[in-house]
Amino acid sequence: MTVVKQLANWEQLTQGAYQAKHMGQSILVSHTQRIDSWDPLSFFAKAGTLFQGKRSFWSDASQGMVLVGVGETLVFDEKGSAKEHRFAAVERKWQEWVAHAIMTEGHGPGTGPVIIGGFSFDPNKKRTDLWKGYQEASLIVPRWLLTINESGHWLTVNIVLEPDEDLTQLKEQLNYERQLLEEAVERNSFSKGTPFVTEEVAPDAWKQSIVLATREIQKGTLKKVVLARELRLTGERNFSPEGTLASLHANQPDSYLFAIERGDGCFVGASPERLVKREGRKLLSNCIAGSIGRGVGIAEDIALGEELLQDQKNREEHDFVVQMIREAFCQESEDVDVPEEPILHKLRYIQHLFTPVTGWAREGTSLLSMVHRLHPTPALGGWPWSESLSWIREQEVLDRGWYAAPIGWMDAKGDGEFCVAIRSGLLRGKQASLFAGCGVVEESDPEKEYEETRWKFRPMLSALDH
Ligand SMILES: C=C(O[C@@H]1C=C(C(=O)O)C=C[C@H]1O)C(=O)O
Ligand SMILES: [Mg+2]
Repeated sequence: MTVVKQLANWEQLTQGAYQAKHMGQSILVSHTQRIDSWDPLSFFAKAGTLFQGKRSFWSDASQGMVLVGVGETLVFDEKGSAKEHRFAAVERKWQEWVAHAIMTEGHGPGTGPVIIGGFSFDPNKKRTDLWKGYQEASLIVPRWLLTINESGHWLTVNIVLEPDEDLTQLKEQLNYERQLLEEAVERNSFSKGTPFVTEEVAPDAWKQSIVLATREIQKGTLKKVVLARELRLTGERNFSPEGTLASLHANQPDSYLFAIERGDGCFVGASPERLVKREGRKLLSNCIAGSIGRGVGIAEDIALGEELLQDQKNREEHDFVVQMIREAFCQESEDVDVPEEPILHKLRYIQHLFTPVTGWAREGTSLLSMVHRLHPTPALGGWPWSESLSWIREQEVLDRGWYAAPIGWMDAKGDGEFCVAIRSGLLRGKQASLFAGCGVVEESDPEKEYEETRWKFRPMLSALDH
């Protein structure tokens, strides 16, 4: 393995500058190099000196793919009138840039030009100030991108060159930034958290909303609806994105880890739930819905798992998700495979029913068109689709913002993955909002659902409490 100390390959920038001038338009240039085993959490933390407020972290549940993007070379924000077509709008803009981009190839998925970011849960819900900076879609092509994939560690730099670009100055600046980022090679300790007080936002009203929802379900207008609630935390000092991320990394294995900064806000979490992944033509999704706690010892834990597998109420919650995802896959892909029975997915504080779904994308089906088709699944919205979404829009008091929405990445080939941003919280200075919801079906009991949200808050609460 070679460790490259300098930002090599100026030819690529020179070529980009020539093309920009020749075509009279901005050109995206992306250069990827192999690096030593830089630590992604340290890279994220270190990048705060130069790129505070413009950092993103995303890793899959197996840690087989880790992406840390810092700085903003391109920002695709969708708001206002574009919000209805946000997935297609991002895809179109992305393809326009990629069509003329200059890039190095052959470093595997998640290298070269990549967009990282996410979407809001419901573009038609009235926005509040809580989520300022987080648009209906906010996808970023980072200036620097650290990627860990199956073939190694990579550092990509993405630059937009203008027709009149001053390359000398740019090269100097890039060298300076790269040297600074390189100091983050090794894991160091991260800023500690802060003591905080917790306020439950209207727990009784939330339980009452479960009762209302079950009545609606009895009437037959709804079959399932996911209702969420919020905890508001106030810290003595600022909450730390890097400290929280490091703690989630240590304590929540088998979870997607994400942190998306937008200015002074950082949306961070450890989610078990894949929305959709695309690898060449292969598409993968996971149905995760239906929950029970973890046992104190092995025997109790196994018994709880067995209870969950047999429980009608939880199986019903789960089946709505399987039916919907299967149907979406049948329309968009071939050779769809869905096991008949769910299995258990055990996390530190909770276990879920789990059914994986795979298929092979049809012509014209892209990762973002799948995100569009699937979001929100009945694991986060409900069933029927539009009735449950309207119910949430009207009944839920909180502003979900990006909670329960797709967060992920896509590269220039169209490969990528989006998870669902649950078990998460929005940090902003001394304030934090944590979110958790659960699937309400006809037999739902408000106290039990409340208890379920308490398990779902635990990963974030304990990550902040270190
Ligand atoms: C909505 C959340 O989780 C979802 C709801 C579940 C349930 O009700 O059983 C289980 C997993 C998730 O699909 C959340 O964690 O906030
Ligand atoms: Mg549930």
